[in-house]
Amino acid sequence: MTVSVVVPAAGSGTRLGEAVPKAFVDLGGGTTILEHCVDGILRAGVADTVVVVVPVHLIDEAKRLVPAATVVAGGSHRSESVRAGIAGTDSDIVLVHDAARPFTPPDVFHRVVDAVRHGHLAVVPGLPVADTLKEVDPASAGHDTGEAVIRTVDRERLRAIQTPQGFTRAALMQAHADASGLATDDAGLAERAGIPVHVVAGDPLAMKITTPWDLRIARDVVAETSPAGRVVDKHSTPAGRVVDKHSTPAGRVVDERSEETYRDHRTERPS
Ligand SMILES: Nc1ccn([C@@H]2O[C@H](COP(=O)(O)OP(=O)(O)OP(=O)(O)O)[C@@H](O)[C@H]2O)c(=O)n1
Ligand SMILES: C[C@](O)(CO)[C@H](O)COP(=O)(O)O
Repeated sequence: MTVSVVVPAAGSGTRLGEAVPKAFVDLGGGTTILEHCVDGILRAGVADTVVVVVPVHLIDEAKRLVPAATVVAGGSHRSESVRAGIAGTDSDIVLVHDAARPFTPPDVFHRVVDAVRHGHLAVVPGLPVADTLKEVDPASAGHDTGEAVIRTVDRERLRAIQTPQGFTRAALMQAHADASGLATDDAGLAERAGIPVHVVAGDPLAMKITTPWDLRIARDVVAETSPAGRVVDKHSTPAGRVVDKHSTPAGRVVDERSEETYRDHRTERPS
């Protein structure tokens, strides 16, 4: 059974608030979120094809950044972008993986694909929830008075859902059959269509970059897991001795003179 991965990367990143759409934000050394994400997919070794969905004005840029992928234009909602990506696939199994989760480890991809191969129609990775969760009444909110708690939710039965989300092609097509269907994830559409959804173990590294705080953490992840544990860029050495012209979190001296590129050392990167 062949596997395609659709990568929705056409969002604007409003909550992130950067000058460029989120997938095109630099995580350090000139490597974008999109590149980290596609590297991670390729490194997982599960994909026969990768279809990246980007804002229409960034199609050429995406082709340059991720030449191994097919690039198509997205829509104004995530679900529309996913549908545009699905149209570019013909595999038996389709994974949908947010560009915004660039560090998802290979194990997560394997768990999802294995579960679909074993007969589950729709599979999502998820993590137990660590916080105490309370349902509130938003209507009770005054201008500065907070909200009334309705109840405390039983977190033992809750999972925080990540991507990649895996489907048989037929199940994903059925989930998206209603072209007006909008949901925060594809499994939500599957549930609505009556398709059973199965959860496998996710991973904290599959975190989603949504806010400036997430971006800060993501850049730290890249900095700490690049060769020799240092911030590197396209001009770095194997030992990670030379880093880019911007200073590192530790304030190390940097320059641009070495010959080997960061891209040559992708296997040591987190994604
Ligand atoms: N019209 C859209 C909206 C979102 N996405 C993608 O869906 C994933 C999850 O969306 P999210 O993290 O919410 O990204 P944005 O929509 O860009 O963020 P925001 O809501 O803050 O604008 C991201 O990889 C994003 O690029 C997409 O392909 N097309
Ligand atoms: C698809 C997703 O990443 C799964 O966790 C998430 O639902 C996207 O949600 P967002 O609120 O649209 O970012």
